[in-house]
Parts: sequence; C-alpha cells; structure tokens
Amino acid sequence: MARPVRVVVLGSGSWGTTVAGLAAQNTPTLLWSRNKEIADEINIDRRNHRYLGDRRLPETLRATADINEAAHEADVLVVGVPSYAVRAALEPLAHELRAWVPIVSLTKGLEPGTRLRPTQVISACLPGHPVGLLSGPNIASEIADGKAAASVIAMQDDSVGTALQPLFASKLFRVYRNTDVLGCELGGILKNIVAIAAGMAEGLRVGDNTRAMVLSRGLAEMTRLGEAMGAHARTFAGLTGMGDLIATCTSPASRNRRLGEALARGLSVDEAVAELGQVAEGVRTAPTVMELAREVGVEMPIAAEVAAVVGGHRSPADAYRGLRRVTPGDEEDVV
Ligand SMILES: NC(=O)C1=CN([C@@H]2O[C@H](COP(=O)(O)OP(=O)(O)OC[C@H]3O[C@@H](n4cnc5c(N)ncnc54)[C@H](O)[C@@H]3O)[C@@H](O)[C@H]2O)C=CC1
Ligand SMILES: O=C(CO)COP(=O)(O)O
Repeated sequence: MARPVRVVVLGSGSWGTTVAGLAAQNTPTLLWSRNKEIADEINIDRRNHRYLGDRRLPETLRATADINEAAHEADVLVVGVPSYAVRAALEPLAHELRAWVPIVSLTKGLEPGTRLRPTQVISACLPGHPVGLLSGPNIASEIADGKAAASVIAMQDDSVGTALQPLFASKLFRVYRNTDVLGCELGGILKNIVAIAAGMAEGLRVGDNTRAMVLSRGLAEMTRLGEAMGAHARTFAGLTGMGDLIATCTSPASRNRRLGEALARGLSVDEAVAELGQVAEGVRTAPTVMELAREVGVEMPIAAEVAAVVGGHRSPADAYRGLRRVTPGDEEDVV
C-alpha cells in the first residue's frame, strides 16, 4: 500500500497553524515554527496560545523547529509566513526539497522591494516546483473554531490541484479549484488594501452606503488591475476575489480592517501595527500596488488613498474627502 502524502507547513502564525490543523485531519502533517517554544507547546499542549488562544489542535498534528526535518519530510510544502519573510523562510530549503514537491502559498501580500507575488518569490527560490496557492474568505480564528468555510486551490496544472484538494478539504472546509493562479493570488493580496479603507470607514462612522461603495468600487479597481496584468475578470467575482473582500472588509476579526479602524482612532501606522501584534499585509502592500498600477497604467483611487494614509501623508478623514473628488465614469468600464 502506498504511504500517505506528508504535508509540511512553514510558519506557525494564526493561518499557518490553522491550515496545518486542517491537513492533519486528512494526512500526516508537520508544522515548522522558527520558535521552538511554540513547536513544543503544540506537541505537548496541542495549543498555539500566542496566535490561536485556547483553541485545541488535532492530536495528529506534529510541530518542529528543525528546518532540515521539515525539508526532508515534505511531499507537499505549504508556505504560511508573511510576504516579507517568504524568501528568508525558503532559502534554507534550496537543494533540500525533492524536485517534484508541489508548493502551496498561503501568503497574501507582495514582497517589499521586488514587488513579486509570493508564488513568484517561491519559484525564484525553488525553481522547477509546481507552485500555486490556497486562498479564499478564510478568517483563521473562525476556521479554527470549526465554522464552515470555502477556499480555492489555484494551480496552473489542474491535475496537481485535483491531487491537493483532498489534503485540505473537510465537510466544514470546502476546497474548490481554479487554474487562474494570477487572478486568485491578486484577489487575496488586493482585498487587504480595501479592508484597511473599510476599517477606516467603520472608525469614521461614514455610514453603510459609503462602506458598500468602497467595497464595490474596491472590487472594480482590483479587477481592473488584475485584467491589465493578465488575470481573468471572472476570477474576481469568486471566492478569492469578492468572497475574500466581503469577509475581510466586514469581519471585526480581520487584522487589516482593525488596522484601518485604529488609524481612524488617530493612531499612527506604527502604533496601529504594534497594537495589532500580527501581520496586516495591506500596510506594506498598498504602496507597492500603486507602483504596479502606475506601471500598467491603471487607476486605483481607493488604493491610492490607503497608500497615502499608511505612508503618513494623509489622515483617514482626508482620504475619504479625497475619494469624493474622484470623477465617476462609466461603471462597467473596468479596463
Ligand atoms: N490569519 C488569517 O486569517 C489569514 C492569513 N492569511 C495570510 O497568511 C500569511 C501569514 O499570516 P498569519 O499566519 O495570519 O500571520 P501571523 O502574524 O499570525 O503570523 C506570522 C508567522 O510568521 C512567522 N514568521 C515571520 N517572519 C518569519 C521568518 N523570517 N521566518 C519564519 N517565520 C517567520 C511568525 O513567527 C509567525 O509565526 C499572511 O500573508 C496573511 O495575509 C491568509 C488567509 C487567512
Ligand atoms: O485573508 C484573510 C481572510 O481571508 C485574513 O485577513 P486579515 O489578514 O485582514 O485578518
């Protein structure tokens, strides 16, 4: 009988730990943490208190702080660290991973400096591997609580996506497939910026109509950039686009939304990030996305205002005043 596929997850933050818990219910799974205390806590107490509070992790989940053990164990590698850390986390794995091992990114941000998407950073660090992602409206704490959700495995080669689907799926976690890797990845990255705008809207009490406008026009500018870069417009209407946008902009648990609320309360960006204690990818991604938008000649007024606020050049109230100055054009004119 063939031995089961072994999944290795890099990164023991809230989402890496949650996804490792999902996989551990289906197949042997090892979670790598750079922090030995967290690895020990998971192995002994079945908890990751720093990131998931008292939630209990499956008995079958193992953790390690040994990157070589992680490299040698992996039949499938899942990358669950923030965008600024993907390259550093993968460097020790070059030449250690078996050549055919597929790599699944969970990361929803652009690499600062290079402007690369996580799957591009992964391909640069570990060339030749099939690379894709798992993305969707997936607030970690809800999934760790066992609440039902859906996600998407995006892989260019659908046969690889089909093989990966059952490793993460359960009755409560529905996993769809998509071959538009670019569109799915951009959806997860771009919605974080709109979620900061939605959080600022919440904090400024601008009203439900304004919030709905920000979500719909936010989706329009996400789609506009995606199409200009070669993604399918319809991908942005799915789980990884509109689905994730709705979850992140409306959930009080979203870190990006919470950061926007903190900025509206008058905190500086540094103070808001420190108060959060977890990653809010939209902070670093907003200015980088504006560079991409300028390069491909696409207007992104909401992202531009968020980039100005996180860059310290504008207050949240001024950003909302700025949005009122945008001249409305043809609503369907997304390109
Ligand atoms: N938390 C969530 O609900 C979801 C998060 N994501 C995405 O997943 C990615 C990871 O997010 P979270 O787990 O939420 O972040 P987190 O802030 O909860 O944890 C980040 C983890 O990365 C580790 N890390 C940071 N730098 C590292 C390095 N150089 N080497 C190794 N490990 C390092 C930290 O020690 C920590 O364990 C982000 O891109 C986020 O946007 C995606 C879907 C849901
Ligand atoms: O990507 C997420 C939900 O799908 C998590 O969003 P936050 O990083 O804003 O918490």
